[in-house]
Amino acid sequence: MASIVQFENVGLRYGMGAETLSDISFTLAPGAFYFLTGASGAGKTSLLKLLYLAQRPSRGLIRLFNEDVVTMPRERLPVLRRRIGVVFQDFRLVPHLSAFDNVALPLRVAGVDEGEIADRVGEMIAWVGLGGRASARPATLSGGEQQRVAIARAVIGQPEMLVADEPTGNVDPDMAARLLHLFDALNKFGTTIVVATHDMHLVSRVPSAAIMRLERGRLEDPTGALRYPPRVPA
Ligand SMILES: Nc1ncnc2c1ncn2[C@@H]1O[C@H](COP(=O)(O)OP(=O)(O)OP(=O)(O)O)[C@@H](O)[C@H]1O
Repeated sequence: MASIVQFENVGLRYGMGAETLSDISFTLAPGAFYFLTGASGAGKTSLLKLLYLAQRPSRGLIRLFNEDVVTMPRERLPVLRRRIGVVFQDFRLVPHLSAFDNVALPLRVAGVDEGEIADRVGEMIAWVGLGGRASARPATLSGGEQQRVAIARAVIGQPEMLVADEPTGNVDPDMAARLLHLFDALNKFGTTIVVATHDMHLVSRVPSAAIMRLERGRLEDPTGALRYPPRVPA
């Protein structure tokens, strides 16, 4: 089976404490939609960090885009990292840049020309409902507005995989539905989506998604997601 991510017996330990994640094994199919659920402290953010290469595991094997990222030299990781869009739980917007320039960042890094950037970023900012706030700095935006800028920045480059940590935690239900629709649209174009959330209402809105559940650092498999990804667009 083709896979975009493969974890085998992965463990993660911070410092000298007990393992935060233990015996994590799963495969993600390209083009599928996954939710990662679990109580606060179960290890969702830690698992996502392994996925977007912000953290190395203490043991086990991780393959990403068919490359072994555990033994890969550190300087090669940024090349893989650029293929992943990340929505951080704490947004991580660049404070001295406007909403527009934050969203434009991945396109500028990729060398896209400014005319195209103006069109694509303008359209994306309007889509997330921030049309009137494009020139605002992050500090002057509400938490929900910052979250939408963070989402727009993560998806603007049409990444092969989108990893989002509680991406609708700060917005009202209508905006959450709209943002989920954006993820779904991206997914239909082939992006693999991994959304960590403890909002089961959000999970129920994407019936075709597979669900992975973390329970005290161990992975459960309520929908059989780990063996049979349920949806791979043709
Ligand atoms: N950098 C770190 N150093 C030490 N311990 C950490 C670190 N990051 C997370 N932990 C611990 O690992 C455990 C799992 O945390 P993690 O943030 O991955 O859980 P989570 O499921 O994402 O929780 P939440 O839903 O509250 O964000 C917690 O006990 C946390 O205190």
